[in-house]
Amino acid sequence: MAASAAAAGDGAPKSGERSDHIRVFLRVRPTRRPSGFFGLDEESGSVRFDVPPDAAGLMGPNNTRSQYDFRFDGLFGMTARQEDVFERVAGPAVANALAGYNATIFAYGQTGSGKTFTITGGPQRYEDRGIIPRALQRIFQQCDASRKAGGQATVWISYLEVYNEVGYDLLEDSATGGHSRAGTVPGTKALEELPRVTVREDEYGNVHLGNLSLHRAESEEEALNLLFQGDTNRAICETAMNPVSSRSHCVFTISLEQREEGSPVVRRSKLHLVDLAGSERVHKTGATGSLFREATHINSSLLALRRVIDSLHERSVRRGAARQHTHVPYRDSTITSVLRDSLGGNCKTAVVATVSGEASNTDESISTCRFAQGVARIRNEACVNLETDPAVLVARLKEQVRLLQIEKDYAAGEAGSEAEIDEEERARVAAQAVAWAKAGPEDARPPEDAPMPDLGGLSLPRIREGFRALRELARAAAAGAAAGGGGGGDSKAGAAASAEAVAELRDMKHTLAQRNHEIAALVSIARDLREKLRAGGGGGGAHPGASGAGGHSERRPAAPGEAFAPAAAAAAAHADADAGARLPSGETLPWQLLDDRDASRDRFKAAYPRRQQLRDLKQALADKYAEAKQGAGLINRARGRVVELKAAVEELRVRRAMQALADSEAAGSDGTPAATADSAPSEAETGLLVEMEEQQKRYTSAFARLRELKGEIEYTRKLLEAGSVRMQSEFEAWFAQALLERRTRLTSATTPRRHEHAAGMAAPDRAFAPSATGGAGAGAGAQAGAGGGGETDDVARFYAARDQLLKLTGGGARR
Ligand SMILES: Nc1ncnc2c1ncn2[C@@H]1O[C@H](COP(=O)(O)OP(=O)(O)OP(=O)(O)O)[C@@H](O)[C@H]1O
Repeated sequence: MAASAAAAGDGAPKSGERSDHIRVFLRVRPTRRPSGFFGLDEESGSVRFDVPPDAAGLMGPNNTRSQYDFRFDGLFGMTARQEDVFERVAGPAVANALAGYNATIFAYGQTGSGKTFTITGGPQRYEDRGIIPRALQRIFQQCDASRKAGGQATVWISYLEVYNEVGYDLLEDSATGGHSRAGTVPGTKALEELPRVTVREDEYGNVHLGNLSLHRAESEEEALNLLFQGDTNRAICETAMNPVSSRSHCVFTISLEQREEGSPVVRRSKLHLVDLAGSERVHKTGATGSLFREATHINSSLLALRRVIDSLHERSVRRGAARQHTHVPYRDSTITSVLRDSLGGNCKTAVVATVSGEASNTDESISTCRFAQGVARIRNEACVNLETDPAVLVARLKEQVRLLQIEKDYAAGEAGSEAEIDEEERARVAAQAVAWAKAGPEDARPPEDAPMPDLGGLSLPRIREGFRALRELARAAAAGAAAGGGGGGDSKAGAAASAEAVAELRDMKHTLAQRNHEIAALVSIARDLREKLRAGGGGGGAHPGASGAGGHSERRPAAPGEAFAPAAAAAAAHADADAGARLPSGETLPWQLLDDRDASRDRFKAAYPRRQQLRDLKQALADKYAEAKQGAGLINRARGRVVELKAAVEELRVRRAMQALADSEAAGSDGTPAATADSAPSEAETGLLVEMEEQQKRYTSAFARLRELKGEIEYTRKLLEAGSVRMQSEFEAWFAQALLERRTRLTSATTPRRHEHAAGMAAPDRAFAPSATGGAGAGAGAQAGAGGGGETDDVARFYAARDQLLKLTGGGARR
C-alpha cells in the first residue's frame, strides 16, 4: 500500500498535554579492554571520566581538562541485558504509545558502539533481541487483550532509511513479496531501486513523509516479517554500496489506532525507533578524497541535529516574543525534519547514548555524553491524540434520523398496523421496554444515547404495552415510597393531543432537516479527508503527530573477529594477488576457479567470517526444535496420565459409593450407623488426586514453554534467513568484483600472457551469466557477467565513469 505518513497532529483534540524533558540513558558496549578512565554510579545516574595526564593526548592537542562529569536518567554498564534496557527505556515508551502519545527512542553514538544492537538487536541469539522486536511483542499482546475486550486496535508499520539526505522506503512491495532485480536475492533490492520518500511540511508545520508505504500488520509475526524484510533490504543495500559511505539513519515506525468498544473516539499514536548514523568525527573515519567529502556530508546531518538541540535549549530559556521568534533549524537536514516532532514537539522522547569503553574511544565517548546532556535539556509538549471518528458520528446521527422519522410518521398518523398483539408479543415488547429503561448504571435514567427499544414495528397496541411495562417498573421501584406515585393512566392526555401533535410534528420535521444537513456535512468532511490522504498528504496523515527518525548502518573497518565487511570484500577482490582473488579470510582463490560459480561460492562460504554465527544460529534452531519436540512429548504424556488418573479416581469413587450403599443396607439390618457416599476419600484416592494435580501443573508449564518456544523458533529462523541472504549478497558482490579484477588483469597483461589467459577466460565470464536461481547481486558486477567479455569491458568503463562522477559530485552518487 503506497501512502504517506504524516508527522505531527494539528486539528486533533488534544488532552492531557504535558511538558516533559527528553529522557537520556547511557549504554556502554562490552569490551575486553576497558580503559578504566570512567566510572558509573548506577544509583545516581552519574558518570565520571578521569583521564590520566599521560592519556590526555587522546582528548586532542589543546585539551587541558582531565575530569568530566555527566548525569543520565539511567545507566547500562557492560553487563546490562537487552531485557533490562527494554524495560527501562522502551517499556514506558510502549506504554505511552498505547495510551495515545507519540513516542520516540533514538540511539546516538559512534560507529560500532552498539546502536543497532540496542534498537534492533544482535544477529546471533534470540536473547539478543533489541527494542523493536520486544516492543512489537508487547504491543500485540496489548492489542490482542483490548480486542478480546471488544475494542479495536490496528497496527501499521513503516521503515525509512535516510542516506545522503535522501529518504528511501525499505518496505516497498513487502506486502507482495517484493520484486527484486535480476540476480538479487528475491524480495530484496538495491538502494537506488527503493522508492524515494519525500519530506514535506504543511502550513501548520506538520511534517509529511510522502511515498512512504504503510503496512498493516495483523499479528506480531507479520510485523516481525516486515522488520526482517526491511533489515534485509538495508543489509543488501549496504553490501552494494561503497563500503565507507554506507552510513545512514533508519527509522522504524509503529503506528497505532485504537478504539474502545462502542466509543467514537479514536486514539492514534506513533512509536518511532531510530538508529542514527555513527557520530564519530570525520577525521576518525580515515576517509579521503570524495569519501571524505561524503563523510562530511553525512556528518552535517548530525551537526544539524546538534544545532536543533541547541536552538531548542535557547528557546526554552528565553521569554515572551524572543522565545517565539527563536528559529529552530529543523529544515537544515532530512533527519531533523523527520524528527521534528520528536524534538521539542508532540512526543515523549528517550535517547540511548551508546559508547565504547576502550581508551582510544574516550574522546568520542565524552562527545556522545555531551550530546546527550544537550538533549536532556529539551522539553517536549506531549498530548494524547484523540479524534472522533466521523463514521461513528454519522452512524449515530442516522439512527437519530430513523427514530425521528418513526416519531414523525406516528405524529402524522402514518404509524403501522393497529391490530392487537398476542400474549407472546406483549411479553416480548414489555421485556424490550424494561431492558431499555434499565440500561445504564443503577439508579440512573437510560443514557441519552441508549438505543431506543425496538418494539418490532410501531403500533398503538405495542406502544401501550411498552408504556404499561414501564409503568409497572416505576411502580415497583416506588413501592416503598408511599402511595400517589403514578399519574393516572388515561384521562386528559387524549384531549390536548391534536394541537400538540401538530406542533410536535412541525418541530420534528425541523429537527429532521437539521440532522440530515449535519449528516451531509459530515459525509463531505469524511470524503475530503479521504481524498487528501489519497492525494499523498500522508497515509499517516490520519495519524496526528507522526514523524520519523533515522537509524544507521555504517561500514567501518572490520574489527578483529568481526563480521566481514563489504569493504573487505572489495579490497580483497582488488588484492594484488597474481595467483587469484583474495577471499575474505585472506586466502587466495585461483583465478581459474572463478569459472565454476558454485565452487567459488563454496570457497567463499568456507572463508566467510560470519560462518560461525550462522552455524551457531542453526545449532540454536536445532536445539529449540529438539526442546519443542521434547515439550510436546511431555505434554502428551501428562495429558495421557491425567486421563488415566481421572478414570482411576472415578473407579475408586464408584467403589466407595457402592461400599457405602452396602454398608447402609447392612446398617439397616443390624442398627449400626451407615457410612455415606460422601465419606472421606481413601488414601489411594487422595494419592491419585495429588498426582493428577502435579501432572496438570506439568502440562500447563510445558504448554506455556511450548508457546514461548514457537516465538523463539520463528525469530531464530528469521535471523538465520536474514544471515543467509546477507551472505549470498556479499558473495555476489565479491564474485562480481573478482571477475572484474580478473578481466582487468587480463586486458593489461602482455600479449603472450593475454593469449595464455584468453584461452581459459572466455568461459569464465560466460559461466557468470546470471542464472534463474542466483545471478549477480552486485549491480555492475551482475551486468559484467550478463553477456560475456565485451560487456565486462563495459563494466570497467562503467566503474571509471562512476569514479569520475563521484569525484565531480563529491559523493552524491552511490552504487
Ligand atoms: N551490548 C552489547 N553486547 C554484546 N554485543 C554488542 C553489544 N553492543 C554491540 N555489540 C556488538 O558490537 C558490534 C557493533 O555493534 P552495532 O552494530 O550495534 O554498533 P553500531 O553503533 O550500530 O555501529 P554502526 O554505526 O556501524 O551501525 C556488533 O557485532 C554487535 O553485535
